[in-house]
Amino acid sequence: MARQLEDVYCTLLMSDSYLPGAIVLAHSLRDAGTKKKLAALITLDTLSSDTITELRPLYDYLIPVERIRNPSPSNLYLMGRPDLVFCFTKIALWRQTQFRKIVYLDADVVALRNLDELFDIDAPFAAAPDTGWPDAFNTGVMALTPDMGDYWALKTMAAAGDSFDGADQGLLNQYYEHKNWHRLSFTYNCTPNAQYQWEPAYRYYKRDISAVHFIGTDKPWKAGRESHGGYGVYNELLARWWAVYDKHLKQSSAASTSQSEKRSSVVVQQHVQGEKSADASTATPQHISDPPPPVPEIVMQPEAPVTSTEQPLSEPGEVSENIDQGVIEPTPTAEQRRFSAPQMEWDATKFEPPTDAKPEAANFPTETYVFSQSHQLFSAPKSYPEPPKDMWYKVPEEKPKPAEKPKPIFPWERQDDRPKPTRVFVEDLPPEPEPEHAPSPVHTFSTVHFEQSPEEDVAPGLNGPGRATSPKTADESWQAFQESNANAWDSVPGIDTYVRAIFENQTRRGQTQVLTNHADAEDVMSPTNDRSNRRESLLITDFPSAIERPSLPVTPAPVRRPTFWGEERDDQGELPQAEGVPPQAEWNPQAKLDELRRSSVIEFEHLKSPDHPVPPLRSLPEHSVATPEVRVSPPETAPSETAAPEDEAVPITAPISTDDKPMFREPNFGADGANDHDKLPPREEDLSPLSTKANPLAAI
Ligand SMILES: O=c1ccn([C@@H]2O[C@H](COP(=O)(O)OP(=O)(O)O[C@H]3O[C@H](CO)[C@@H](O)[C@H](O)[C@H]3O)[C@@H](O)[C@H]2O)c(=O)[nH]1
Ligand SMILES: [Mn+2]
Repeated sequence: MARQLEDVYCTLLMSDSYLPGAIVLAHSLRDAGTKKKLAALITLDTLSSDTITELRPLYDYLIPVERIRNPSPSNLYLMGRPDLVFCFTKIALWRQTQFRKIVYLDADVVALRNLDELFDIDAPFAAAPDTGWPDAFNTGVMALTPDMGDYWALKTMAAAGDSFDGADQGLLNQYYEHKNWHRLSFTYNCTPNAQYQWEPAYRYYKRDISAVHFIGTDKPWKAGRESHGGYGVYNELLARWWAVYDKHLKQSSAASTSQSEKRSSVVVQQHVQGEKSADASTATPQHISDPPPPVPEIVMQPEAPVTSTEQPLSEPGEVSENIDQGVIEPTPTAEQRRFSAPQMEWDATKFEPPTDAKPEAANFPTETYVFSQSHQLFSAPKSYPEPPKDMWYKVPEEKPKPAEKPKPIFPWERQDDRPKPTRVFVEDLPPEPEPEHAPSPVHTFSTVHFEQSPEEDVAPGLNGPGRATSPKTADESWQAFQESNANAWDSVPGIDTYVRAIFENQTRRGQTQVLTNHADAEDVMSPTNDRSNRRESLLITDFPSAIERPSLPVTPAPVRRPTFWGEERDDQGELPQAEGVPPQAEWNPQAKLDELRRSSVIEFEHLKSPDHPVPPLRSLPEHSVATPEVRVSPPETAPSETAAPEDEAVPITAPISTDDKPMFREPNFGADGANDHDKLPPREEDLSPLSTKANPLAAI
């Protein structure tokens, strides 16, 4: 069960000079019998440790907050309160979400009775009207529900210096102007001051007053005891503050007062005008018995708008006087020059621009940044505050969509029982024991494979313990590797059929030209074909291998050439067949190969016979290709005179020598050296210098 959030009264203390107010306020609430806890927002860098020590016994929570300075405080000078330059700090109340409800009271407020009913207000924000402008509320007493959305909105406005009085009251009134703020009775925030002329009303309502708020610069403790005691509304209410003070803090001369009590009183008293007791020097350490500075402390801050060091500000009243006389510029700091719309000076909806106005550019923001001197590395905070919610617009919450299956594109995607592809990384596999002998190669790539039996489900080289014990042959390993790396494009015939159908469809429509390498058509469907016997490829970049390329025609197409004498050839351009190559029509490679095989065996046997001297062998030039043995046997029957020259082909053999060097035997043309196959004497034309046999160039 969620813990219920607490309610607290809360005040703000940013300077030691307001300590008497904070102490009196706490006592007044306790005296009124509140059951609620007390909290104080404190700015640690501007408060002395003595002040904090004083607060501890009275406040249940001391909450340190960052001071928020108004970057354009010129409006503060309109009400003569430059000391309130840090009052934006008050907006930190809205981020105290650890509390359910906060009743905020300025340190210059005194409670005349229990105010606990303020916690029962449902409205998120409530405040009482201000005497200066009753349509606006005074920010000295507020009942609010902390909310980060409001906080960030206020913070944004504060950063822009958006406040008609330069402090929190202007800012909050501008923020809540269009929100329905709950109006509290004036009796919760009765603000008597010298200017208050409604004594009859006071007389009529005074018994209902719950809290008095001493607004303005003349705080009771600053004006001193001597200033009150007179007659009138203000003095009556002032007396109420002093009554609490006297009850709890007046230096008692009684012997029973303990040293710590004495000391405690002195810490507060030093900020109370005219309250320096005679025995203060004995009870107080030197540093706190020093007279308080005559200037409001906050004005003495280095960031405070002081232009002339010769003329330090002494009294807030004097400040406004100085501004009026032009001694002090109200916008002397860099932050103050930030742009702020001059709403107060000129209402553009009703009047023309003022003739003596500064040019627009005079208001442009400038920012000077200085390099940080810190040597500390940045360390991110443990957590960041909640982002603002419901500020100016509602950010739509992202609802997690139910994972929808994409529409199937490929036919195999419709199969419900298809294996799930899984991506396997080496790091994902369970750690394996180091193999004792050869360490398995490390695969740094990932493989996509299909779920198989557990036995097969391990990539090669990543052998599990079971594998290591069953040695495999290289072939088996290779087979396993191939299987484990199966590509769906190879193993699922449906893919190929599908893609082919698309291609064919497109080709028919003439949109795409698909280069396919046509090989054995039956082979297309085979998933096990290898490189040398592969199916036609669908990939444009997959060029056919040397084996797959269609061979060149055996005999080139005839080219008509004149004879040596410029005549047309008799044979009407029939070029002689390439030596050793039959005409295309007769070309049966298989039959020819068989024939060659047979004849070469005979030839080889014949050459081995001792009756026939072996013709001289000549080495082929280096790098020449070891051509397969080619021999064209002469016809068995005697050739006729009309026999084509190619029928008298010279036997060419290229037997493999014993040292494996390809050898080339010169053809034997000698009249007496004719071998068995050259039974006929060479014809004349063969010996003629113009013969194509003797002079091959003649044929060209
Ligand atoms: O040096 C300072 C100044 C102010 N405060 C705190 O801030 C409050 C506001 O200052 P205060 O002097 O009380 O201002 P008021 O004279 O009350 O002036 C009016 O204008 C202020 C600025 O808009 C509002 O904060 C007040 O609620 C409103 O009553 C004080 O009560 C303190 O809690 C300090 O602790 N130290
Ligand atoms: Mn106040």
